[in-house]
Amino acid sequence: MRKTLSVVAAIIENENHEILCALRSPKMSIPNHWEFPGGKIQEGESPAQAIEREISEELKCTIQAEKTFYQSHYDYDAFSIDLTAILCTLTSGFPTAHEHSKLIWLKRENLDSLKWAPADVATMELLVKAVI
Ligand SMILES: Nc1nc2c([nH]c(=O)n2[C@H]2C[C@H](O)[C@@H](COP(=O)(O)OP(=O)(O)OP(=O)(O)O)O2)c(=O)[nH]1
Repeated sequence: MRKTLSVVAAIIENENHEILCALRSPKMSIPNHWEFPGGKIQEGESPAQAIEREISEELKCTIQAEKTFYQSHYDYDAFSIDLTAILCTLTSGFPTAHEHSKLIWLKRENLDSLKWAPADVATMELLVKAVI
């Protein structure tokens, strides 16, 4: 049976109402696709704890998880993911790419101009339409 990963992703908006988008590097799985930064929930962690840890590790800044925006499931060929997208506030520092190829801030209406990881498309489309 296909393995299911529980993954959290951060939706971080700046003061210009732009959303942080991260490009997965050629070395990562699902390479060269855009995602909302985050990662796998570890055993014993809540989704909020997991996203705060992942962002601190990957982007070297501090966020606070505010509330769940959307939960979705996607079946890739080799594995499945349960993706929890969480609205987060930047509390200190500034996100910088260490594992990703690039980070950009995009207006919500322009999010669909990127090539997203397939599992993120539903969340991204909702974000384009949503009032948050
Ligand atoms: N972080 C993240 N991963 C996503 C998203 N959409 C999506 O399909 N994925 C996939 C890519 C990966 O196969 C998996 C998450 O793995 P990851 O490599 O980001 O997580 P991690 O930091 O815990 O990984 P690792 O260092 O333990 O390998 O979920 C997304 O929006 N954010």
